[in-house]
Amino acid sequence: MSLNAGHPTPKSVHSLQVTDATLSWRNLDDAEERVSTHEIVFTIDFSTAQRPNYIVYVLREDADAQSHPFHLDLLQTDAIPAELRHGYLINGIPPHLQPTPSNKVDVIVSIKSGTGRAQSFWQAALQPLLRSASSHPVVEQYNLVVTQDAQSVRQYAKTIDGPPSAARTIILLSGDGGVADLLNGREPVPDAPLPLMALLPLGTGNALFHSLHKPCATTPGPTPLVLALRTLFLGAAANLPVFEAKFTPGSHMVAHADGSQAALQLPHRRQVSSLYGAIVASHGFHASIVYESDTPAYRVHGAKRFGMVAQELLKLSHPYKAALDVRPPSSAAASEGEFERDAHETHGYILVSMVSNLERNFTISPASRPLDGKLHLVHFGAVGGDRAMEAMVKAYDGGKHVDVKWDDGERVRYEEVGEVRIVSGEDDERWRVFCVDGTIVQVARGGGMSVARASRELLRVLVDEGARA
Ligand SMILES: Nc1ncnc2c1ncn2[C@@H]1O[C@H](COP(=O)(O)OP(=O)(O)OP(=O)(O)O)[C@@H](O)[C@H]1O
Repeated sequence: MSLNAGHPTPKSVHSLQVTDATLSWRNLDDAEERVSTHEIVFTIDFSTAQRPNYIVYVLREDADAQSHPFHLDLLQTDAIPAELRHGYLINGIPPHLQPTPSNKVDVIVSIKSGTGRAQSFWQAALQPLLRSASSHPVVEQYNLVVTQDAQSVRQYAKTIDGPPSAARTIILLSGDGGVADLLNGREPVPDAPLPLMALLPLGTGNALFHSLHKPCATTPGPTPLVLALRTLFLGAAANLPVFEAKFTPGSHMVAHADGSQAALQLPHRRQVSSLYGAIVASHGFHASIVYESDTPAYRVHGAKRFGMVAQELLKLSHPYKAALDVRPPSSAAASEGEFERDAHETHGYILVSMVSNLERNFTISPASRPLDGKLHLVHFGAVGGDRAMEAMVKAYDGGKHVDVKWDDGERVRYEEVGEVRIVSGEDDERWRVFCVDGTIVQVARGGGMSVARASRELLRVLVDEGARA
């Protein structure tokens, strides 16, 4: 795909002013228009010695407009107010977004992520932005991958590590599942440069994006997609910490649980012994929500699908039979003596997190900081639906669930850990599911999962400077 196929035409404007978080300007016919400053992505300075020339990029989003949810305004002007100089003023497209023989740039558009807005975002916002920002001819083409099926990102990931090894930027328009597919679909060559991933949060939870951008997100403030575009152009590269979840023999990945013939026929019961993750590994309530909400019928509800399934599962309030062993973070090696058995024989919630947030407002691990690479355990026993609900509601209140204690001595256990092992004691396969970054693994009877930080790094990620502070 050539990005030089046509530059979007900017609109000539004048008299730009910023007042009370509003940017106003006049069009050529002198009509005034205004937008919130939170909708300004950034300004590119294309000035030459002969002529000042700026383009201000504005992303307008309308979540209710199914067919055209995004619109990118390109405002061309010869003068910008001081507020735009202090904000996000750049001189053109950064090197990591320029395709050259030594730097490949791939764009992955996962069309079924979230509520299916990735394709619109690419066509109406990102593609025109990249075209406009590339003032010089691009010498090679961007590689555009639009997903054809659920395996597309994994198949793409298989192709990226072969020789010759050039630097590579992957612009990922998806949710967390796209990241999981990149981490697990690859066959990395030792010493090959780590690909650089840019996250455009177009999934449902977008846990990794929201956790990495927590220090720079404000309310009111820019939308996640405005933040993401700023990070895409202005962000810094950082190694992405990852964990490895290992599974006992006989474990397999499963697709979704709607029980229909079509679902049963999907070729998704693949054997698995280990998965890399960057977000979360869980068993119990969380894993069951992810598993049972990943049906086409629930997916149309966006992030609400988790809450809908959670209601059903809370009614059942299943006590998950399992042995839980925890190794503290201080013990470097995984020696047997370092593990401590949790006193509970049945559990409600067992979750190991490498990030602070599973959704924008759902703070599962308030002590986690972007890129700190630490694992935190969040656990409670089979405390019943009402108390589980109480804890979950507090997670939406800035992560207050971690202080919850009940009168009978039960509490939410929250601590940094080095490694966690869970062995299921369930007979019914419905309750033997584990979740790694949205991928569901079902273990055999008596099987389980162990989770610890991985010894290697697999990807770099673009982050806001604030995330590295
Ligand atoms: N063209 C397609 N056909 C069928 N399935 C697809 C297609 N494109 C993507 N998918 C699948 O859709 C799912 C999208 O997952 P992703 O994690 O990106 O979004 P999400 O689940 O909505 O968000 P999150 O994980 O952040 O909550 C993946 O399982 C992916 O394999």
